[in-house]
Amino acid sequence: MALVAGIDSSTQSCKVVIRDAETGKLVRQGRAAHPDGTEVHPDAWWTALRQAIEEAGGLDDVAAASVAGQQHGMVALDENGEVVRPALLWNDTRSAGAAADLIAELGGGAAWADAVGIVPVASFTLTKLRWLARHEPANAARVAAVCLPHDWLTWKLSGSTSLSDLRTDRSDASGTLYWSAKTNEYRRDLLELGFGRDLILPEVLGPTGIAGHLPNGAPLGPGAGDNASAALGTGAAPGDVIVSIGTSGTVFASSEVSPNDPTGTVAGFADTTGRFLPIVVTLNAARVLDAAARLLNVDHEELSRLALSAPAGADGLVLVPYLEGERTPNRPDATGTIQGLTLRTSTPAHLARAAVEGMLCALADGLDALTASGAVADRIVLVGGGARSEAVRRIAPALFGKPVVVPPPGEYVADGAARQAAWVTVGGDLPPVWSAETPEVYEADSVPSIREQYATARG
Ligand SMILES: Nc1ncnc2c1ncn2[C@@H]1O[C@H](COP(=O)(O)OP(=O)(O)O)[C@@H](O)[C@H]1O
Ligand SMILES: O=C(CO)[C@@H](O)[C@H](O)COP(=O)(O)O
Repeated sequence: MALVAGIDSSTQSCKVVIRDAETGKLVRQGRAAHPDGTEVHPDAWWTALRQAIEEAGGLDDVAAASVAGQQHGMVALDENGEVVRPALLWNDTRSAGAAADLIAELGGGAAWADAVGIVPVASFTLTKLRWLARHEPANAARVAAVCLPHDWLTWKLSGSTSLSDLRTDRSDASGTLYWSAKTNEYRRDLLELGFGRDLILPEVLGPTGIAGHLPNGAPLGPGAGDNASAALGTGAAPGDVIVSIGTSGTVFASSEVSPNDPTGTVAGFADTTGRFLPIVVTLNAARVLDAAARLLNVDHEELSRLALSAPAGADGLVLVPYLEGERTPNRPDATGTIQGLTLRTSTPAHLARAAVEGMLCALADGLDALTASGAVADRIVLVGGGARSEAVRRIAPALFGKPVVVPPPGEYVADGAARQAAWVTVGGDLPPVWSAETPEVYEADSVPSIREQYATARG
């Protein structure tokens, strides 16, 4: 039985799955936590990855491995391959001003959408490079190469210390602002616009390109951004829109065409198969539920029970969940608000309900934008840590206005990476087909008044 490994180095933790390459059956797994914060030294990811690999029984017997990871983080390397400073993550908003400057300098959002399919917001890598150039010139002067979290971990696993061995894939390259998913080419002119000079960049591999080798000689696949990897891991079909409730909230679908949204609401990322991945991303998802549980001093199970015990719409109590600022809509300095507090709504159940509904309404806005850009949403596939909440699963269809399909709890980003690794071993134009367990389906009548009261509160 040939085995393959899939890795998800996500915002909050690192997960490793070892699966049978032919059937996809889960054989072993491991996991380790990442530190909190929006600025993290990549060494912490490497430590967590090694712990998770050890917990998963090692990689000595795998025939291939791939790394997926949180997108956009700026990993700046000096000429010796050393990390110049802790990475600024996708949810670090200090480069919001740099994003606004870059939009103005290229002549507006439409110019960026035409050039690279996305419009600068603080999440994207180039805005972080601009911030570095302006605020830490001594560090900026030392930078020889820039790569993304999954690129760096793949390189570390390969054992290379040469910058010329850095590799990435289309899905993650498409979130940098200096690579175009439409032309499959770097835009070094845009890198120079943002950072002031050119840098060594990872070579962008195709779907089954080889990024290096493990010590046992097994190939490392190109890897992926975590959302594109989840699309592969869930085996999403045409008409499926995936909603992931992790640290970020994401709404996306695989597509033959790249969106061209000058507002930047729908970003034109690439997927792992040579196509596109139109996506809407919020900064506030599972951690909104974490925060509500903390406020109420309950665990997630009790938060869910409380939310389901309150009436739909929480009698007008609305939580606008911008706890980390927000990216969609682009309000990096926003904070969360609660509206509609009365004696009647001042209960734990109302607050729990408002937290679940507010978080889901922000994602429902994203779904509207995605479908307005041309995506077909016959059903929603719900994944990520937040999908473990029964309240989320049961309330989601009423707000999305679609059936919600929930695969069994699992690590779908790591699974996508494992499936990519299996694809690397067999080659061909399409990834291997793995049998999937039967998902649960949730349906409910849509309740537009909840979205209306949310829209009024968020302004
Ligand atoms: N039963 C649950 N209900 C609500 N949230 C949960 C539940 N279980 C885990 N979470 C939350 O999900 C998040 C982790 O999800 P995950 O998709 O792994 O995030 P990330 O990929 O961003 O690291 C954490 O914030 C965690 O508290
Ligand atoms: O910024 C994005 C996508 O554009 C986020 O989706 C990150 O990729 C982090 O993902 P999670 O760790 O929340 O899964």
